[in-house]
Amino acid sequence: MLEVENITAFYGAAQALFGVSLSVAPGQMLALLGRNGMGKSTTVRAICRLTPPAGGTVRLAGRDLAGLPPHRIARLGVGLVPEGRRLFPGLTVAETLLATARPGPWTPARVNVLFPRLAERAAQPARTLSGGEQQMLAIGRALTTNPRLLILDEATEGLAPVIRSEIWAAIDGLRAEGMALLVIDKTLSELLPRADACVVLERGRDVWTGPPAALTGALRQRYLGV
Ligand SMILES: Nc1ncnc2c1ncn2[C@@H]1O[C@H](COP(=O)(O)OP(=O)(O)OP(=O)(O)O)[C@@H](O)[C@H]1O
Repeated sequence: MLEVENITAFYGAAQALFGVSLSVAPGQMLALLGRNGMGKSTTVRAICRLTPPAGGTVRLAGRDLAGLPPHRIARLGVGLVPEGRRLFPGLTVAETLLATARPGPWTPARVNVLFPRLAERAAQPARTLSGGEQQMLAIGRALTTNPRLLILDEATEGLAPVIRSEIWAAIDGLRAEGMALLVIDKTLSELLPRADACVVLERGRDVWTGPPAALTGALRQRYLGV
């Protein structure tokens, strides 16, 4: 589904990625791991070409994404739930879900079934929602684009346990339907049991790739500090 080969990326003159490779198969959940500042969000931004890679290749279902603007990548089937949600504060829940909607199984009505809290707040501006509800809206907005690959960057950060479990349950449902997922999440105890594979980043490089069960003991301490 997604194949990233040896990408590099810069912020101005500062290099943030020095060669990152990863792949996500259809129906697979890949956990992208690493301590703070190691390049996880930049990798996601490079895949979506919000921070276009300076080198390397990104392919979606075999198609090279080089040169495409971010909105074209979204239309090709990459749904992004960005760190910090990035909602339009003045748009209502209903308007947000319609703004990016494209034909497919994920209609705004289906998002409202997935997250009933959103249905109850359809007419409320996004800025009046709780943090958890805003996160559900960010996921819903990505789903109404009907992606083939959904990328979640810290989708449960700072949320209460009951809301986190609602969000994980929704992610589990997507996974069960065969959606490809690339997930960044600091709560490893919730992420790792769900992941099919892990890629660990260290200072802008992928330094370890393997199944979550193999990421134990000294490896875990070394790369993740836990
Ligand atoms: N907008 C930016 N301008 C300049 N440098 C940036 C910018 N965003 C990130 N960086 C730098 O790029 C590197 C990778 O950051 P990135 O946000 O990708 O890491 P991360 O692994 O997602 O970290 P975190 O878990 O803290 O979100 C860091 O050195 C960071 O300081």
